[in-house]
Amino acid sequence: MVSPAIALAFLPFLITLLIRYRHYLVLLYRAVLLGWLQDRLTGVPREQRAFQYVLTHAIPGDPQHILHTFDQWSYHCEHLSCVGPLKGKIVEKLLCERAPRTVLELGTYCGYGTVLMAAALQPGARLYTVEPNPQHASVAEKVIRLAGFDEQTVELIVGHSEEVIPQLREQHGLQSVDFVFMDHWKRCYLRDLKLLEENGLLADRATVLADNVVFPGAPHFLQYAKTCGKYRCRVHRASLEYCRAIPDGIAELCYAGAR
Ligand SMILES: C[S@@+](CC[C@H](N)C(=O)[O-])C[C@H]1O[C@@H](n2cnc3c(N)ncnc32)[C@H](O)[C@@H]1O
Ligand SMILES: [Mg+2]
Repeated sequence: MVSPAIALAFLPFLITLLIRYRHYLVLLYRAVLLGWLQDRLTGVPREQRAFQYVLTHAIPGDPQHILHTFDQWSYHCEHLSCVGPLKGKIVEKLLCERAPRTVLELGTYCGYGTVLMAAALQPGARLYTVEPNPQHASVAEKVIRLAGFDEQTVELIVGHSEEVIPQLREQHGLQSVDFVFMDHWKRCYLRDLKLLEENGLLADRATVLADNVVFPGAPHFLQYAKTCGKYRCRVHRASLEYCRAIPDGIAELCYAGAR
């Protein structure tokens, strides 16, 4: 048993911790606990709940309105780990500047980032997006088609990035990629960057963006990008999707070619 005197001595320390990390606690509640509870209560997975909301509130064929409807859901109902509007603007701006012919997204989730990038593509450009979770992929497929993008513009590949990347050339006819958006599990960023290099898939001066390099963070990936000599690297500071109080950022790598 902890004596009341010891408990009292720890109280100020505990209160300081709670105050300092309150935004992370709110995130834990909104992103994990609330979703888990709603999953149990409704028997419907959260991505499906979000899609039902989008289906009933968004204008079909209007990508911006579909993104805005996802944002409404995420701000006011349940947290989704889409790239979100703030970091989305960074992705959109860089994509418009580079005008890539081929884009690869790792981690489709509900298709938010896919729709955001597909809407900014030049005519004739193509986007490949990779998602291993069949339930997420099924929601994303519906969202992408609801936004009005056909299979010529957006190809959704169901599989793990580590299996899909080595097959991109032979099975999907992708010779090289001009623009990559990494937004899957952070521990896979470095492995998949090296896989793209080894398979000769990065075009000269290709842009590689990596989300969440500040929170939750991808230190090994950043360390490699900054020190291997193959990339110019900078981090665009922003905040975590749908949580303005938690700092986050997107890394932008410019590939200088194989050495
Ligand atoms: C943060 S979400 C992606 C958000 C999406 N890019 C957006 O902006 O809407 C991460 C997704 O990566 C997927 N994922 C996990 N491991 C993966 C892998 N090895 N390859 C591709 N996707 C993966 C997860 O299933 C999840 O749907
Ligand atoms: Mg992300």
